[in-house]
Amino acid sequence: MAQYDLLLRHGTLVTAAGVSQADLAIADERIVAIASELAGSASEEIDVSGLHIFPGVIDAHVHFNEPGRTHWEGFATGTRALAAGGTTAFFDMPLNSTPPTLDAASFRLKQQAAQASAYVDFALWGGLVPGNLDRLEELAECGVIGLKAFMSNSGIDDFQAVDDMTLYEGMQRAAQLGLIVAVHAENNQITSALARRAQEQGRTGVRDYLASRPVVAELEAIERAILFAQETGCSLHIVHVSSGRGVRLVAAARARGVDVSCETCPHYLVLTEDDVEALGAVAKCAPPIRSQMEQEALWQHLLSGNIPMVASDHSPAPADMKAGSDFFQVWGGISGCQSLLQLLLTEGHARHHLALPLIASITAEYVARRFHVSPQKGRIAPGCDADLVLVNLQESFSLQASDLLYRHAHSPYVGRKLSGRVLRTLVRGHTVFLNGKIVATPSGHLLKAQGR
Ligand SMILES: NC(=O)NC(NC(N)=O)C(=O)[O-]
Ligand SMILES: [Zn+2]
Ligand SMILES: [Zn+2]
Repeated sequence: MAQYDLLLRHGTLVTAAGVSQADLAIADERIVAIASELAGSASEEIDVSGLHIFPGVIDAHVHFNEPGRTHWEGFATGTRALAAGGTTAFFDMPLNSTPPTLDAASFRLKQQAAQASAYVDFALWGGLVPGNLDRLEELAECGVIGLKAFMSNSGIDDFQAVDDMTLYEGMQRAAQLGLIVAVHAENNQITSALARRAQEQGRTGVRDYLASRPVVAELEAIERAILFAQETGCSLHIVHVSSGRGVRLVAAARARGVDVSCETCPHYLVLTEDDVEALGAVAKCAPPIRSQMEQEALWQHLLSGNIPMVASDHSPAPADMKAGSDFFQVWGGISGCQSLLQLLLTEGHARHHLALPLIASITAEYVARRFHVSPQKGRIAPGCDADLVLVNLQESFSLQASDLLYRHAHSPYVGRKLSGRVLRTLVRGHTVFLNGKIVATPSGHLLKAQGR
């Protein structure tokens, strides 16, 4: 008779294909069997009737800032928060760590740091900046998930924005290397000039900051990146799209055959400009949070499949960097990776009728496929890694700062009512988070992009 490590009985499995009732068996870190009544026994067998089992979330966009700025977050605290929120893998951005990930040596440093302290699996983005074109090949050999470029000022001196020539040539090389390029798409001249003008005139409040990064800056940069991708044959991903029209540009390009995708983030889906005014710097980011109308457009695109994935863009900082009366000066970046799935369940499923299978797709299945991580990731099927999250959709609670496992327990979602409690998170079959506590030691594996 079959002997498993863990048997989950009578769970409600959520996959991109649908929702079904079944038993699920895990052995040697993998899902080995799924059926309505599995025979056999296991070291641990639990009845999960009434609970939903989602594929572990894959968060394609976080800044954990290690090495070099571990006091802002770090892999240990960042991944504890991820596990608590049902995330089983993440892709770390190349900036805000020191050194930034711009060559093989810096990749190795970050890989070692993550292997020492990450509780969940990870991949690393490499950077594309002026001056590192001759390092892209070694980054590809290291197994970067892709190359990230900023089309506007990154806020970090050692990670310069790309000029057009660097982006164009970088995409040519990336295409040859089979790497996807991800861009922070905002027009640097527009955003910098408007910011400078506002600051010179002493207009440094929340609304002044929001007005300094208008939607047109995002649209122009997306258009330019798409044009370069089309010309070079490079795969392109637009990170954190904040506007409905931005999504439309991506969808239209994809429809005419350009290999381009995009993500949005929970904060664009659940916060508006008015919230930024009320909440202050915890809700500052770039591109900025927009109007209610823009938010509704994003929901429509998410529901229709035009936005194929959601990532957190968790970009934390100590509270003192979020203080000060000049809104242009305070750190831009939102702490939110722990709440990604719960915000989609609350504002998406409960409020906008976002179907559960679509949530499985936009948080896991599509992400693994788009970035060519192992076919064993992001799916609930026999043979796949047992990266799973058990959720009680009936439970709701109000998020407290004390629930947050970040190094700095602030977030714009504190005080918000969330539905869907994460009870247990498994990474390759190992329970990392259980009933409110981290119960494992760090054992995250490096994931690499596997040939396009
Ligand atoms: N240096 C950052 O962490 N930047 C991030 N900050 C945001 N989004 O406000 C980003 O992804 O652009
Ligand atoms: Zn960005
Ligand atoms: Zn970011």
